[in-house]
Amino acid sequence: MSFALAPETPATAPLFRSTQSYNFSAKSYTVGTRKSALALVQTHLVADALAHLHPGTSFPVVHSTTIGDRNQSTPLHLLSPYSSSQPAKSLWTDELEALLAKGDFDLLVHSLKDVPTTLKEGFEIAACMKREDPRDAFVVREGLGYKRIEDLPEGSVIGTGSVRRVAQLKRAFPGLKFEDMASWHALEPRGNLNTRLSKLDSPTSPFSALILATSGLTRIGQTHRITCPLSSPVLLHAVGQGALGLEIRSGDQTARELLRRAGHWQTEWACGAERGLLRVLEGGCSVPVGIETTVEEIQKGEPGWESAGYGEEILKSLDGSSPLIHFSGVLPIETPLPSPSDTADTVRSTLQPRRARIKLLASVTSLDGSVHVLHEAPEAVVASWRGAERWGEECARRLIDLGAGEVLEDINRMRREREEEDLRRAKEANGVNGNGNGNGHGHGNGAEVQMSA
Ligand SMILES: NCc1[nH]cc(CCC(=O)O)c1CC(=O)O
Repeated sequence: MSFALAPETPATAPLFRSTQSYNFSAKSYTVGTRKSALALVQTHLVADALAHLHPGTSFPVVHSTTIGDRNQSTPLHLLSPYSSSQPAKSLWTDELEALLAKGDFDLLVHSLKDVPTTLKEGFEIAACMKREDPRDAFVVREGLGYKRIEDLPEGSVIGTGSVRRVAQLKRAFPGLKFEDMASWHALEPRGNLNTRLSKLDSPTSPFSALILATSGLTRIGQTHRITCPLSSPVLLHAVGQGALGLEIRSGDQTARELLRRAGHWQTEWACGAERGLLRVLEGGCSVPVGIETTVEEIQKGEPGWESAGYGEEILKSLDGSSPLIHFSGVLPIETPLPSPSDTADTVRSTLQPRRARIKLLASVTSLDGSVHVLHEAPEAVVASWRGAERWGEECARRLIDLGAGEVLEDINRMRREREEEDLRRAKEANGVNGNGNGNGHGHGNGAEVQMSA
């Protein structure tokens, strides 16, 4: 484990460790993240927003090099300390969470889409910053004149290792080929966004285009590389894409107090629905789930305002110890945050009713694109973050009824077989538990365990 202070960080910043009650004398509050250009940009975005909200407090940014960043050629599931019993996704958060628990960090900034839908005991996603454009982007190789993915000639190679993108795009464009960039030159690193862009443009590159998240490209200042946005019916984005999740030690009252104004409730409700849906569907693995969500506030007196609203009942049971995100959108800024000992009765009188219309379009696609289960949910009225989450859970059950269950079972079975096979080969090859260099075999068929992307 290495971790280093980012350049802007005052080297002598004292570490502040949380106390039970909010302590305005806290002068420094350490924000941790992964070491990648994108992660650092995103984290500074959050730290700057917090510094603006709390002029008396400093927010030094510290990055840690996670295993996933250090070892960029071994298949991710072989690096996971948990293998098939735990999602490989948690790889990106495990080490950071350990440092958060120890008090080295007080807050973690993540791309929400990389955060497992179920957090480990002791942690909570306290808030989400306002979402960037959540859509995927089509990025054409420099000098190649094509404007849209439809224009690419048959046989063109698209660089993406995301099962979600491959599955949906195979379905829409059976004539195109999809390859994980990591498979091109086995020893090349998995790579951050800038590496991928330069690989795309390299004279020997086999790729005609890439598919990347619009939000990531925008944040690293590469918006000009986006040739065209991709969305339904061609490609639905990943759960949580484009949003930043702020993770704290659960029950850290100081953190809650510092973060309560940083969240964007519409983003939190939309992402709550998306993560609720994914949690019901995934059963431990990253799956080709696509989604598009809109959340629109209903003003008092407008149609829908009087309806009961999903998740209204939970507002009666919130007390001072409830996770901050449960207060999303319903705790007025001028109202003090409940203290941990406040009862549900006390808390209830401080909340303001909120109603929003939520629209959800979600899909599960088989890896070869042959089966695509799509569900456009009827509009629903939700009254709380938990209501949005419940609505997402319900939509997932509907998707399962429509046939998504079989698609997911197939994928999970294939994946288990693959994992066992890879693990056996890795053990044969170097007699260790996957810390070696890997050999880059087997990438490129779209079925490997990959980051959600
Ligand atoms: N899979 C990796 C990843 N995780 C988060 C982002 C940035 C997009 C976001 O903010 O959700 C990316 C890059 C990408 O998908 O192109």
